[in-house]
Amino acid sequence: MAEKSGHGSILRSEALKKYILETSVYPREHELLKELTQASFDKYKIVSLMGVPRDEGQFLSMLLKIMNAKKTMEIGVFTGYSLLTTALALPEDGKVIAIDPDKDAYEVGLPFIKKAGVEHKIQFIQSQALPVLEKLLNEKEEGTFDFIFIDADKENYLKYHEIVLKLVKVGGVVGYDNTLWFGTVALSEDDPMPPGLKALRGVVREINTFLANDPRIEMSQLSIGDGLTLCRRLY
Ligand SMILES: C[S@@+](CC[C@H](N)C(=O)[O-])C[C@H]1O[C@@H](n2cnc3c(N)ncnc32)[C@H](O)[C@@H]1O
Repeated sequence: MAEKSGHGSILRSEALKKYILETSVYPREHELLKELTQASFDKYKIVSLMGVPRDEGQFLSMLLKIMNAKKTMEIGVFTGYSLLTTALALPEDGKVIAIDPDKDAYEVGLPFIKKAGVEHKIQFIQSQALPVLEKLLNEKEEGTFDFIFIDADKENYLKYHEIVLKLVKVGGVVGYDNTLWFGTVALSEDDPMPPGLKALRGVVREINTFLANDPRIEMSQLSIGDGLTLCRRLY
């Protein structure tokens, strides 16, 4: 099947990207993740820039299993590639709260989530993330999440950070997606780049500097996908 998700990768070699996907990812990718990708592509041609790259999905799945994650959250669902990946990786009694104001996109992926038999693990909340996060704090959900994945509006990442650091348990992990912003974080302001990337480049650099200096976490920035920063809550 043609590669329809995962172009949003920091890898600059198309040949190497293709090699990784064809050798290690596609042969092991769940059939319903492939079908969800195809349906997403049929509906939104820009799926390649939206869904998490498939090698990153494979990494997230393994991370969740290594951590024995049971209670998780995702901010930024789109058609649900990372959500279905998460739901498949969680145990039968696992749970993922999935937040996105765009229910139409979620419904594109929903038939595949249902077919995979994992819908019972998902609580989809159609909303902007901030009010939901504040509500969870008020409902005494502090320190109860094993893993929180954030793949949404970069302008709010630092606001999310302050709340999700309370919601995740000590030793739990928060993952921030797109922290290399297609490589533009390393360019200078005068370098040519698409306006859409230029607009948020400064914000993403600010996030990276903040996370790198935050004493409440240990962190690791991975050059997988478009950059994934993992933060582990220390106290
Ligand atoms: C890059 S896509 C997410 C891709 C998804 N993780 C996947 O694997 O397909 C970003 C999503 O963030 C959502 N989003 C934007 N602003 C948001 C907000 N304030 N709260 C929650 N979700 C938001 C958008 O509606 C969009 O679906």
